[in-house]
Amino acid sequence: MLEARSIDFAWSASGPKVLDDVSLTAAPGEVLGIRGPSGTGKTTLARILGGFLRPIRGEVRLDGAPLPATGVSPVQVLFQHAETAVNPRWKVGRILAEGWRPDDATLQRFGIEPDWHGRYPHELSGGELQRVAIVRALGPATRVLIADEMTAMHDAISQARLWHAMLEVIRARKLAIIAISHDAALLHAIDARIMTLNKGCLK
Ligand SMILES: Nc1ncnc2c1ncn2[C@@H]1O[C@H](COP(=O)(O)OP(=O)(O)OP(=O)(O)O)[C@@H](O)[C@H]1O
Repeated sequence: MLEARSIDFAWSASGPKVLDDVSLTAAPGEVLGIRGPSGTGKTTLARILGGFLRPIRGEVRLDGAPLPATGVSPVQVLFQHAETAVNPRWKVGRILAEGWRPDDATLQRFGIEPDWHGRYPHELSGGELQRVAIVRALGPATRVLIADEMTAMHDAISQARLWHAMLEVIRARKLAIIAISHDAALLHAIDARIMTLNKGCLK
């Protein structure tokens, strides 16, 4: 169970709070959807849940313990622009193997072509690179996935295919997923329990 307790966040000591007393839980196998207007702190919350940013108050716990400070994190964050999350100087094969050795079934499920392994990230499309980032995030230590506008740049058919593959993995492995999206129809389609972040408050 991932739990965020009473999270406050501001970008500077004198600045306004971006997140104000935000609490949530995501249980194994659960699909939690977070929506909200632009600029209300959804990506900031994703970064805090993934351990990339420290809140000014509150805490994030996995099964009652703080997230590990080193090693491959059990909470993996997938951002909208996968190119910001990979080393541009590494070939795809090395990127995929960063946290684990993906099995053939997973590579096939997400349509990773064998010849991509020898290419650099800029030699894939944005959607293809996103699939590489997804597979990289699905290592055996992963317990929670945070998908921040993960399929926003995909067309409707590839978005549906990708979510279908993702939900199969989540159900089979009882992972929790937090799907952050502007797209209410998408959150309904993946049968998410939906919370709304507005003016720093999550309800
Ligand atoms: N590095 C930063 N330094 C200062 N302010 C920032 C920084 N990153 C984001 N912000 C501000 O924090 C607030 C929340 O941004 P965030 O990206 O979390 O919103 P969001 O809900 O994800 O928006 P969107 O739906 O448009 O992606 C915004 O006012 C933004 O300008």
